[in-house]
Amino acid sequence: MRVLGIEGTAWAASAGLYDSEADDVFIETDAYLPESGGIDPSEAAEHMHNAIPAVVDAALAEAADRAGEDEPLVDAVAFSRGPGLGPCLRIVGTAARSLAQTLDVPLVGVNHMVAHLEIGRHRSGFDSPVCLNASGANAHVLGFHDGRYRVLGETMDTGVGNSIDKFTRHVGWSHPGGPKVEEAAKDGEYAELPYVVKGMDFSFSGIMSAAKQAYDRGQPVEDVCVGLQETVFAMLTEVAERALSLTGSDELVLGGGVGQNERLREMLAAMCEQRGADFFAPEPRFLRDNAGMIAVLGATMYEAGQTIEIEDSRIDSDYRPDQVPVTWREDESVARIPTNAADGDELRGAEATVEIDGDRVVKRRAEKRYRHPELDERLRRQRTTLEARLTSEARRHGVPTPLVREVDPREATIVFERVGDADLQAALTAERARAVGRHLATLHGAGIVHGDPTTRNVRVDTDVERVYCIDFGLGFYTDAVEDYAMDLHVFEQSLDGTAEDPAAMREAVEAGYAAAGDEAVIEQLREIESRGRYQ
Ligand SMILES: C[C@@H](O)[C@H](NC(=O)OP(=O)(O)OC[C@H]1O[C@@H](n2cnc3c(N)ncnc32)[C@H](O)[C@@H]1O)C(=O)O
Ligand SMILES: Nc1ncnc2c1ncn2[C@@H]1O[C@H](COP(=O)(O)OP(=O)(O)OP(=O)(O)O)[C@@H](O)[C@H]1O
Ligand SMILES: [Fe+2]
Repeated sequence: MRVLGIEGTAWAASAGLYDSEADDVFIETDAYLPESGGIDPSEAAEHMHNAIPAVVDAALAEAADRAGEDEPLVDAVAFSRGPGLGPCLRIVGTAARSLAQTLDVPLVGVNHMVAHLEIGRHRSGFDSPVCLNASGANAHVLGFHDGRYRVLGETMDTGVGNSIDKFTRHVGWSHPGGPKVEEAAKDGEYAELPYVVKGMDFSFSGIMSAAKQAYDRGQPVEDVCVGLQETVFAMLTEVAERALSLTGSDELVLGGGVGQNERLREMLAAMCEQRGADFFAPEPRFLRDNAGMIAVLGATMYEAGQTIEIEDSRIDSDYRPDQVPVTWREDESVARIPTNAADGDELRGAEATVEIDGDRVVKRRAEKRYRHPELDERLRRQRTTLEARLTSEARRHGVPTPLVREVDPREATIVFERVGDADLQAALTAERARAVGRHLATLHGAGIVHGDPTTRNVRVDTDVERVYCIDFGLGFYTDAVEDYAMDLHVFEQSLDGTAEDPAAMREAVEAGYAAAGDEAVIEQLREIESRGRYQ
């Protein structure tokens, strides 16, 4: 089978050909490089208009070389339907429709972000990996659950590449900035910047403002570049590790243009090595935007019968990966139900190892080799101190938590009372989800944010029906409604990624919250969910 793919969501006017028998991918790309500033949507669209015909011709010529006599040139035409810049997507959509009609073959509408993920799965041969997409306009971790690629965590503001590109524009470097930051960082020293992770979500705007200010104050630009890479990539690596821990998966693939960065790949590889997971990053030509990945996913979707009629093929500039029904995969889930640990067991979370010792558990935040030593030391110390303090304070406000027996911030170790007989993930019911809602409302009422409420960070005592909150390491004090709503959002995302009936569970959490907390927080949650994140 041969499938022709067309990509043109932003900067890459690209056509590709996937030959499934040879498992060979041909890619022809004509890149748009803005003369000054960042990507301008109308200039980019003009580039698409001018460049798409020639790259498509190159892919067709390749198809003609490969097609036998009396064979059709290709079996299907696939194109990026979104997300991306509307004016660019429309040009590519029109080109793809007319080509499919001329060749009289079916049309396949591909989600560009799912294509970034599937090319990694295809090239690695991994079965059910977690995927980190680190691209220009996006940044998210995806896991397969219940027939869809679920967004386990994502940027709450701009995409990772665009954030870096904004910094480089500020210092007067030309687009794209990512490779320039990578080059400059080779000669710099680590500079401290804010580190912002909320469960598996994260944001870049605070870091970027701090980086610009540091530069404006006269800090050497190469040092700021080291700080940026060390901070931003450690955040991405940390959320990828959290996703592995939450889902129980031991395979990670990388996608997106920022994945070309060697330091990011080194960190992800080190993280996976330390936790005994397998890591795969496709070659650079498959990481940056390219039509090869569109053709490969197009072929998979075509085989699964997921083609579209011309009249249904309009583009969608906000197309989210979890909108795509994944009919080409067995309905298995990446989430594995954890079993309860026995005495003497050592559990590995994302951040720490937890040793079960009779009625005590010893939690140790081991050194993370992927992180810069200064950042690593700072995070482990801060989080240990905060976790001990917030765990105790939450209990004083009436939220069940384990007793804290000993704390050693220098060794990043806490000894807790052992609580519950199951993680919520293995014992989820609507009643228990409601209890989590109530607990979060009580915490917020006391000005405390949990920071990482997931189905693995709640323990259940099934004998006496008691629901405990654990793992306050990302917690903090605040009176901001936005932070309270983010807490609920993080918990609901973990339900979407792992629960059998997420909708009912979400409802239960919100009912529990509404009974004990502030309605304004639920309203803010709706606002967070409706935010367009592709900027
Ligand atoms: C929707 C679609 O249009 C969009 N595409 C996109 O963002 O292009 P992509 O090729 O995946 O990524 C481009 C970004 O990748 C960054 N980049 C390229 N090489 C880099 C490097 N060595 N280090 C860091 N960033 C790098 C660039 O600075 C730029 O921001 C997306 O996938 O989000
Ligand atoms: N006090 C406790 N009583 C019983 N079990 C516990 C306790 N603390 C932790 N555990 C078990 O250990 C697991 C990991 O603990 P914890 O979440 O604190 O570590 P972590 O490394 O921060 O994990 P992650 O970052 O992946 O959420 C929990 O999911 C739970 O099963
Ligand atoms: Fe992309």
